[in-house]
Amino acid sequence: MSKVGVIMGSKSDLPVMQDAIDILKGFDIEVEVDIVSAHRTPDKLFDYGKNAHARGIKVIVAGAGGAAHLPGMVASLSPLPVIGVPVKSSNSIDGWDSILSILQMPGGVPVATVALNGAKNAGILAAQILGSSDKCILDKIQIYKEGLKTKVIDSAKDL
Ligand SMILES: Nc1c(C(=O)O)ncn1[C@@H]1O[C@H](COP(=O)(O)O)[C@@H](O)[C@H]1O
Repeated sequence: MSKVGVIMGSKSDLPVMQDAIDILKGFDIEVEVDIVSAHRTPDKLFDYGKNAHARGIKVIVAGAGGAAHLPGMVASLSPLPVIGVPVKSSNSIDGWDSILSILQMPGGVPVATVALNGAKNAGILAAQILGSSDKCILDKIQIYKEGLKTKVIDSAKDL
Protein backbone atom coordinates (compact mmCIF):
# COMPACT_ATOMS: atom_id res chain seq x y z
CA MET A 1 0.00 0.00 0.00
CA SER A 2 1.22 3.53 -0.83
CA LYS A 3 2.32 5.59 2.14
CA VAL A 4 2.85 9.29 2.73
CA GLY A 5 5.65 10.33 5.06
CA VAL A 6 4.78 13.34 7.22
CA ILE A 7 7.81 14.77 9.01
CA MET A 8 8.37 17.93 11.05
CA GLY A 9 11.33 19.65 12.62
CA SER A 10 9.91 19.61 16.15
CA LYS A 11 6.97 18.23 18.07
CA SER A 12 5.94 21.88 18.50
CA ASP A 13 4.96 21.78 14.78
CA LEU A 14 2.44 18.98 15.37
CA PRO A 15 -0.65 21.19 15.94
CA VAL A 16 -0.10 22.57 12.40
CA MET A 17 1.02 19.31 10.78
CA GLN A 18 -1.91 17.39 12.25
CA ASP A 19 -4.09 18.88 9.47
CA ALA A 20 -2.04 16.97 6.87
CA ILE A 21 -2.25 13.76 8.88
CA ASP A 22 -6.02 14.09 9.36
CA ILE A 23 -6.88 14.82 5.72
CA LEU A 24 -4.67 11.94 4.49
CA LYS A 25 -6.26 9.52 6.96
CA GLY A 26 -9.66 10.81 5.79
CA PHE A 27 -8.72 9.53 2.31
CA ASP A 28 -7.72 6.18 3.93
CA ILE A 29 -4.08 6.77 3.05
CA GLU A 30 -1.44 5.26 5.29
CA VAL A 31 0.68 7.92 7.00
CA GLU A 32 4.07 7.50 8.64
CA VAL A 33 4.70 10.39 11.04
CA ASP A 34 8.10 11.31 12.47
CA ILE A 35 10.13 14.16 13.94
CA VAL A 36 13.27 14.77 11.89
CA SER A 37 15.46 17.85 12.20
CA ALA A 38 18.22 18.82 9.79
CA HIS A 39 19.73 20.91 12.58
CA ARG A 40 19.23 18.73 15.63
CA THR A 41 19.20 15.19 14.22
CA PRO A 42 21.30 15.39 11.03
CA ASP A 43 22.15 11.67 11.00
CA LYS A 44 18.46 10.77 11.25
CA LEU A 45 17.71 13.22 8.44
CA PHE A 46 20.25 11.51 6.16
CA ASP A 47 18.88 8.09 7.00
CA TYR A 48 15.29 9.26 6.42
CA GLY A 49 16.04 11.02 3.14
CA LYS A 50 17.99 8.12 1.69
CA ASN A 51 15.64 5.33 2.76
CA ALA A 52 12.05 6.64 2.86
CA HIS A 53 11.30 5.41 -0.69
CA ALA A 54 12.50 1.90 0.18
CA ARG A 55 9.84 1.71 2.94
CA GLY A 56 7.00 2.30 0.45
CA ILE A 57 6.67 6.04 1.02
CA LYS A 58 5.64 7.73 -2.23
CA VAL A 59 5.42 11.40 -1.19
CA ILE A 60 6.99 13.30 1.70
CA VAL A 61 5.24 16.20 3.45
CA ALA A 62 7.82 18.13 5.46
CA GLY A 63 6.96 21.00 7.80
CA ALA A 64 9.30 23.26 9.72
CA GLY A 65 9.46 26.75 11.17
CA GLY A 66 12.13 29.43 11.43
CA ALA A 67 15.29 28.58 9.48
CA ALA A 68 13.38 25.75 7.85
CA HIS A 69 16.07 23.64 6.20
CA LEU A 70 14.30 20.30 6.70
CA PRO A 71 12.14 20.23 3.52
CA GLY A 72 14.98 21.31 1.24
CA MET A 73 17.50 18.94 2.79
CA VAL A 74 15.13 15.97 2.56
CA ALA A 75 14.45 16.94 -1.08
CA SER A 76 18.21 16.91 -1.71
CA LEU A 77 18.54 13.38 -0.34
CA SER A 78 15.35 11.68 -1.57
CA PRO A 79 14.14 10.81 -5.08
CA LEU A 80 10.54 11.32 -3.86
CA PRO A 81 8.42 14.45 -4.38
CA VAL A 82 8.62 16.70 -1.32
CA ILE A 83 5.85 19.08 -0.27
CA GLY A 84 7.04 21.78 2.11
CA VAL A 85 4.87 23.35 4.81
CA PRO A 86 6.18 26.62 6.23
CA VAL A 87 5.22 26.63 9.91
CA LYS A 88 4.77 29.86 11.83
CA SER A 89 6.73 28.96 14.97
CA SER A 90 6.63 31.03 18.15
CA ASN A 91 9.91 32.90 17.60
CA SER A 92 9.47 33.37 13.85
CA ILE A 93 9.61 36.64 11.90
CA ASP A 94 5.88 36.45 11.12
CA GLY A 95 6.54 33.16 9.30
CA TRP A 96 8.51 34.82 6.51
CA ASP A 97 11.73 33.14 7.65
CA SER A 98 10.13 29.74 7.16
CA ILE A 99 8.33 30.63 3.91
CA LEU A 100 11.46 31.92 2.20
CA SER A 101 13.67 29.09 3.48
CA ILE A 102 11.34 26.52 1.93
CA LEU A 103 10.23 28.40 -1.19
CA GLN A 104 13.52 29.65 -2.61
CA MET A 105 15.12 26.33 -3.54
CA PRO A 106 17.94 26.22 -6.08
CA GLY A 107 17.28 24.77 -9.55
CA GLY A 108 17.22 20.98 -9.65
CA VAL A 109 15.94 20.44 -6.10
CA PRO A 110 12.24 21.36 -6.03
CA VAL A 111 10.09 21.60 -2.93
CA ALA A 112 6.38 22.12 -3.69
CA THR A 113 5.66 24.80 -1.12
CA VAL A 114 2.17 25.43 0.27
CA ALA A 115 0.92 28.45 2.23
CA LEU A 116 2.01 29.34 5.75
CA ASN A 117 0.60 26.64 8.05
CA GLY A 118 -1.00 25.12 4.93
CA ALA A 119 -0.65 21.52 6.07
CA LYS A 120 -4.19 20.60 4.97
CA ASN A 121 -3.42 21.56 1.36
CA ALA A 122 -0.10 19.69 1.60
CA GLY A 123 -2.03 16.56 2.57
CA ILE A 124 -4.50 17.03 -0.29
CA LEU A 125 -1.66 17.56 -2.76
CA ALA A 126 0.09 14.41 -1.53
CA ALA A 127 -3.19 12.49 -1.97
CA GLN A 128 -3.56 13.89 -5.49
CA ILE A 129 -0.04 12.75 -6.40
CA LEU A 130 -0.92 9.24 -5.22
CA GLY A 131 -4.31 9.52 -6.93
CA SER A 132 -2.72 10.07 -10.33
CA SER A 133 -1.87 6.34 -10.33
CA ASP A 134 -4.52 5.02 -7.92
CA LYS A 135 -8.15 5.20 -9.05
CA CYS A 136 -9.52 4.49 -5.58
CA ILE A 137 -7.77 7.58 -4.14
CA LEU A 138 -8.69 9.65 -7.22
CA ASP A 139 -12.37 8.80 -6.69
CA LYS A 140 -12.15 9.95 -3.06
CA ILE A 141 -10.58 13.25 -4.13
CA GLN A 142 -13.37 13.78 -6.65
CA ILE A 143 -15.96 13.19 -3.92
CA TYR A 144 -14.08 15.61 -1.64
CA LYS A 145 -14.12 18.29 -4.35
CA GLU A 146 -17.81 17.73 -4.98
CA GLY A 147 -18.33 18.30 -1.25
CA LEU A 148 -16.50 21.64 -1.45
CA LYS A 149 -18.68 22.71 -4.34
CA THR A 150 -21.91 21.69 -2.59
CA LYS A 151 -20.89 23.61 0.56
CA VAL A 152 -20.38 26.84 -1.39
CA ILE A 153 -23.62 26.45 -3.36
CA ASP A 154 -25.59 25.68 -0.16
CA SER A 155 -24.02 28.66 1.65
CA ALA A 156 -25.40 30.99 -1.03
CA LYS A 157 -28.98 29.71 -0.64
CA ASP A 158 -29.89 31.70 2.49
CA LEU A 159 -28.31 35.03 1.56
N1 LIG B 1 13.39 24.42 11.07
C1 LIG B 1 13.68 23.48 11.97
C2 LIG B 1 14.50 22.37 11.78
C3 LIG B 1 15.17 22.02 10.50
O1 LIG B 1 14.90 22.68 9.48
O2 LIG B 1 15.92 21.05 10.51
N2 LIG B 1 14.54 21.67 12.93
C4 LIG B 1 13.74 22.29 13.81
N3 LIG B 1 13.23 23.38 13.23
C5 LIG B 1 12.19 24.29 13.73
O3 LIG B 1 12.46 24.99 14.89
C6 LIG B 1 11.21 25.46 15.38
C7 LIG B 1 11.26 25.58 16.88
O4 LIG B 1 11.45 24.30 17.42
P1 LIG B 1 11.27 24.06 19.02
O5 LIG B 1 9.83 24.38 19.32
O6 LIG B 1 11.58 22.58 19.24
O7 LIG B 1 12.26 24.97 19.71
C8 LIG B 1 10.15 24.48 14.90
O8 LIG B 1 9.17 25.16 14.12
C9 LIG B 1 10.95 23.50 14.06
O9 LIG B 1 10.31 23.09 12.87
